[in-house]
Amino acid sequence: MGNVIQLQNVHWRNGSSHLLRDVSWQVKPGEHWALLGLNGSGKTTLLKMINGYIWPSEGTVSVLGHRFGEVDLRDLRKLIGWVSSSLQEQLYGTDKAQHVVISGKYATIGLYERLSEEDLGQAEGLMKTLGCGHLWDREFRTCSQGEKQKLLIARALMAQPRILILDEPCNGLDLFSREKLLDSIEELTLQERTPTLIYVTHHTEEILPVFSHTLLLRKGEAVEQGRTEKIMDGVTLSHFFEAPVVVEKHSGRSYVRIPGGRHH
Ligand SMILES: Nc1ncnc2c1ncn2[C@@H]1O[C@H](COP(=O)(O)OP(=O)(O)OP(=O)(O)O)[C@@H](O)[C@H]1O
Repeated sequence: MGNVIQLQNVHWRNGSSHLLRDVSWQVKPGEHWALLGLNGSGKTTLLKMINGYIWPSEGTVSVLGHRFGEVDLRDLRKLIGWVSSSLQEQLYGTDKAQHVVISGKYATIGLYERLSEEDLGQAEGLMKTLGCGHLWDREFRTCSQGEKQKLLIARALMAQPRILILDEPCNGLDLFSREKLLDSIEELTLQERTPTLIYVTHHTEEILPVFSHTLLLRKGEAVEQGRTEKIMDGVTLSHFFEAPVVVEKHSGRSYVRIPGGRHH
């Protein structure tokens, strides 16, 4: 099987801005990746490119074996789920949770027809896996941020994507909701036919051990990439952040601290 994602010496320029600089990145089947970078480092730009919303100024991109330029991007996008916390607001009004989830299969937001037994069963199964089965009849707008995030992940999975992008899914979640969401994401990876996960974050401690690999992005450059346990180390991260940081490990997760406080 070929690579899930393959970027070769990719640049993206827009006017005088040079937003991706010589990025090469390979995601192989069976790997799950974390994408770590500070604000403005180019994470969203990279995701847009993988989804075919922007094209490289230089270099080549191929996703799921399809080289850009030789594939209908609308078909490709059906194979990629993109769950973004910024997209969830106010989209679904008074729709019930079950409808929001099921609508993921039909690439429309509202859906009031064609609810087959199979669709219902699939939605129920996904909501259970994600620990939000009890929300079945709830209005989406009454769900908490964490619950909405789980429902939107279930929604994306309804289309059985090959790649699932989780774009800062823990934004705005309290400590406990965050851990619950992370548990659900871990649970997902234990299922059959799990899509390749790409987890975008600013926070190292959200990178669960199931994310076998990590890419560090800074100012449009892939500064480091490789196995997560090698990347999550004080020397590598201090180099990446261009500031000394200390890494503490708990249960296979890495917590980064600035020694001596925030003024250093
Ligand atoms: N279409 C564009 N044209 C010019 N500059 C852009 C464009 N899109 C984004 N930028 C700039 O490129 C940089 C990278 O943006 P991007 O949204 O990819 O960063 P990010 O890593 O996703 O950031 P955040 O973590 O804050 O979401 C930013 O400085 C942004 O202002």
